Amino acid sequence: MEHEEVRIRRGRRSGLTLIIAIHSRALGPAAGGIRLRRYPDWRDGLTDALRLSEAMTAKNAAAGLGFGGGKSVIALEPGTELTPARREAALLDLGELIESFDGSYFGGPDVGTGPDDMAVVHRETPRVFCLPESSGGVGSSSAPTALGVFESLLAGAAHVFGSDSLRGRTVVISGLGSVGGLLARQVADAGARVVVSDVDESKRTADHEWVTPEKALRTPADILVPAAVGGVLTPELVPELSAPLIVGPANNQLTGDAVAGELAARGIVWIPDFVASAGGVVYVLLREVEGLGHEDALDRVRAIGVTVSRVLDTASANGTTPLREAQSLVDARLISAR
Ligand SMILES: NC(=O)c1ccc[n+]([C@@H]2O[C@H](COP(=O)([O-])OP(=O)(O)OC[C@H]3O[C@@H](n4cnc5c(N)ncnc54)[C@H](O)[C@@H]3O)[C@@H](O)[C@H]2O)c1
Repeated sequence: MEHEEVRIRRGRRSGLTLIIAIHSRALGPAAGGIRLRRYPDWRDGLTDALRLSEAMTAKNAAAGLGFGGGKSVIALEPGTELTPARREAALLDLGELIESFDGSYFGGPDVGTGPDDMAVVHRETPRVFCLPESSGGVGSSSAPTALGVFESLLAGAAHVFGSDSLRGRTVVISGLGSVGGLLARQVADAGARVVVSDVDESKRTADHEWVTPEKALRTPADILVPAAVGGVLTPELVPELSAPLIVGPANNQLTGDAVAGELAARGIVWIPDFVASAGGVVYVLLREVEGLGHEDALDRVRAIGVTVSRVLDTASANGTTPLREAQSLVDARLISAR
């Protein structure tokens, strides 16, 4: 196991399986979200926690943060009913487990949880970020995440097209959720033609062109933005992609690292998701844990664009992939911390 520590506990109030995986604390306390979702078996939740905590090490290191990688999972097995009371009990149980790490792990929202849930966790531990504004936190991380992706997109456009102007470019956004919705507005305001897609038809409005989720990733475009779920860039899809630039917030977009090489071989520039999607975690950790002001934290989010430019330029100069260069950046930070 590459991870430093994993704690698995049955919640004393909720009876649910709670998992906290700490991948690395080399750069500082581990930080990563609290996922609450259904799994066929709690061991699948453990697999998720191991994979996601490792990805958080990479995300936090690439962003230059003094935090390591960790992740919490509250695993709901088939047949488990989640009443509001049991949900609250599970969040309190998780808060207690976070507190047992004595400040070496901070949790925040992830799939299945949000700022209001963090206020519940906060009743058991102060080691939680993204609290609602009414509780003294910064609330949702979607806006800084979207800003970091937007800066990455501009850096990618400058690299691929020789200009970061989006005027006249076609941008396809797959997933019109809290981050995708903000990005759609930002790229439209920057002059792009925006085509959007979502499995939820209620997201369809007159604001943007619409394409079905099946067609979205193959739609002719200059820039493709995966903003829904992970695992969308498969070896089978690579030959059918048309956009020369892919950048988006969805975590773990590639089904395997080899896909990065296949994309590069087709001349497609893929910006690693753990670099592009770090804006939210950068902003909330700097604001709520390190006490930076709003503008200073936003500057650090905008700096993601500088990192992306460096990664893309180095990959071009070395004839490697952006994934390889971003991983080298992470490795260098972790080695220098030893
Ligand atoms: N919110 C953040 O701060 C943040 C930070 C880092 C990474 N991310 C990642 O970015 C992605 C988007 O985050 P979000 O907060 O906007 O999530 P969200 O849940 O608000 O939105 C996701 C949207 O994708 C849609 N969707 C689901 N499956 C789809 C499919 N197959 N095709 C098209 N649409 C589909 C959903 O209906 C929803 O509208 C997620 O993968 C998330 O893990 C988010």
